[in-house]
Amino acid sequence: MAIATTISLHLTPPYLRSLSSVSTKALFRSSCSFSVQPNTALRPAITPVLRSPRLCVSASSSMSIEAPDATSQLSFLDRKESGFLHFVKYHGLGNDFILVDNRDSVEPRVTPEQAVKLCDRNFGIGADGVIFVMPGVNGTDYTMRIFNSDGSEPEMCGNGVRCFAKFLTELNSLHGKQSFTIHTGAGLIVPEIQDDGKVRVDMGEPILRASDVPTKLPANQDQSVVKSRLNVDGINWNVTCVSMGNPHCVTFGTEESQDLRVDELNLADIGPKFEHHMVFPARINTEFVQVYSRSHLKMRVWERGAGATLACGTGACAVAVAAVLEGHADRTCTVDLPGGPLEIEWSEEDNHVYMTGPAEVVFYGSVPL
Ligand SMILES: N[C@@H](CCC[C@H](N)C(=O)O)C(=O)O
Repeated sequence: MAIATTISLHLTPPYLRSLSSVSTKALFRSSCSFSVQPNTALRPAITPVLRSPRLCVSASSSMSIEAPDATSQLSFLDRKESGFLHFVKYHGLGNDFILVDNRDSVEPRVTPEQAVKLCDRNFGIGADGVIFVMPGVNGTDYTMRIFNSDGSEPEMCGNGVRCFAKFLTELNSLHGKQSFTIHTGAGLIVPEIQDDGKVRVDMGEPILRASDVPTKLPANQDQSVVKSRLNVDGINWNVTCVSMGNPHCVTFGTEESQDLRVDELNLADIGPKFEHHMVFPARINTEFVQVYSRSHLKMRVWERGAGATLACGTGACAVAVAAVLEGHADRTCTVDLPGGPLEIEWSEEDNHVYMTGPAEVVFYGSVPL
């Protein structure tokens, strides 16, 4: 019996219900010891932690209640012990991320190889990616970098940037309406936290030029790839390619059937065939879309570097743009994803895409690195 790892989870109330399953899974799968701290406040603060009993689950799977130790008195987000990674896990409609305060360095505190381990849902924390809050460049407030769960580094992440904005309010103890300028691999992104807690993000302009997406699919006269034929495993799909800084291939159906039933798709089979198709030199995120009406779409996604996820913000933006270009939808629509809806607007005024949706804390934790 090896006790190789200690992970502290600071759980908000809804997640306490899954305490026993979290502990049991971890104990049996990785021989770790877990200490779990019920916390009544969104941001861990001294008072609730001190008042809360501490549940300890040891490697022998016995449970005991302990008095909190001295470290509980520290504000969680101020912790800086070397050898440990302190993180906050967030999700945007079930697209989940490990958020790391990296404001003191331009080098990510986690390597791509470590990110793969941290994202593992059985042997790690479990997430679709690791996101770093870094110093801003060129006059921006902050820089966002992200590793996918396979360790690759995408240019942008829509759900991630909403989580990033919420994390910034935690780090800076801000409340109410806030807006930040964020430098990303896709250029300047501006999230704004609204009064209702949702985050509206100016995602910038979509990129349609085939060589910039990038795709080797033959382009139309205006250099875009709209409703073009893509053969995947003997089936001809109609696809529109859009970059939101990162590359997306959007399909509303095949040549035989324009009426896609997205719930019937075997994503694990078809997704990787799009992702690694030779016409996409940088690989691709693929969105499969069902049209309910001109203002209501439903999509499932296979993400580059992360597989089937519950939501993809850049994907939903690409879907809205593709839907307008193919004539399926108006410029403002609701996109239903497995994890919930996003509101998307492709503005005629400035050609920018605006995405609005939630971002929530899941738990606070520490892992040895
Ligand atoms: N889920 C994200 C997109 C994350 C990056 C993507 N996997 C890629 O490699 O481009 C989103 O919400 O946009």
